[in-house]
Amino acid sequence: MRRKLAAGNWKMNGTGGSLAELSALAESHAGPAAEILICPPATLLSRAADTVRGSAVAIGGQDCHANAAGAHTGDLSAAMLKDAGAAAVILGHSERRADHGETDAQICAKAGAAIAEGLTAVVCIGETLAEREAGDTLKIAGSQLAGSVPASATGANTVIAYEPVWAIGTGKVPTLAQIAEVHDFLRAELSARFGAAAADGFRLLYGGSVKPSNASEIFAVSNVDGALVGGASLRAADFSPIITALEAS
Ligand SMILES: O=C(CO)COP(=O)(O)O
Repeated sequence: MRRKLAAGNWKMNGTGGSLAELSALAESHAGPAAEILICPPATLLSRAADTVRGSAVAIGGQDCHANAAGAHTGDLSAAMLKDAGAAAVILGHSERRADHGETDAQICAKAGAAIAEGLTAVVCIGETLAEREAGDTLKIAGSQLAGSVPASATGANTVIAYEPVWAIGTGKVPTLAQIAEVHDFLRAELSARFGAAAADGFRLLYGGSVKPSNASEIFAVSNVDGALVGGASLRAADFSPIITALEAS
């Protein structure tokens, strides 16, 4: 049985004052049925980890370097994230693919490094609007999945987040049938690569304009094991009802 996961990606948002939102979240979800993960900016990692210590909320990074250490100005290794209190790291988010030109091969190497360090790799994939309109959604999902997920991936160390680029921060959400189509496809692709039993262990998150108002219907979709939430994860008042909807699903 896969444990449901509610993950929040704060992106480039948050300073010390935002930690109050984390405290509020930790207080209102003691011993939840779903796993809760918040990925704040790197500047807040250790303070965020201190804030949620002993609670049901885990902390994650938003990127890491594939190397363990060295001359990589501005980058952070998986070991550094772990040292700061992270249990997971988001990799291959479409904003990093677009802003930093990250390729599937680079993301795969980062995920391998994160897994080797004992972090959960949250590997993101998803098509652009042009790709969807060209009928290439499953082709893109399949190639990004194959290219970005390392051979060392298992359901215990890797989570896949399907985030259509056109749904991120736009208020546009695919139809439930469109979400089901991609998630069912991802499960089948994982099954073809890792075998049915192993594939069954991977959590598949949906991400892109998830809000308290649409969370329940999305969580009812086949092979949706949780969500990766951007804007609505910044405030406990928005993220909390999403967690509650996931627990009830
Ligand atoms: O990119 C996302 C999470 O990684 C989704 O962002 P929004 O929830 O703001 O659309």
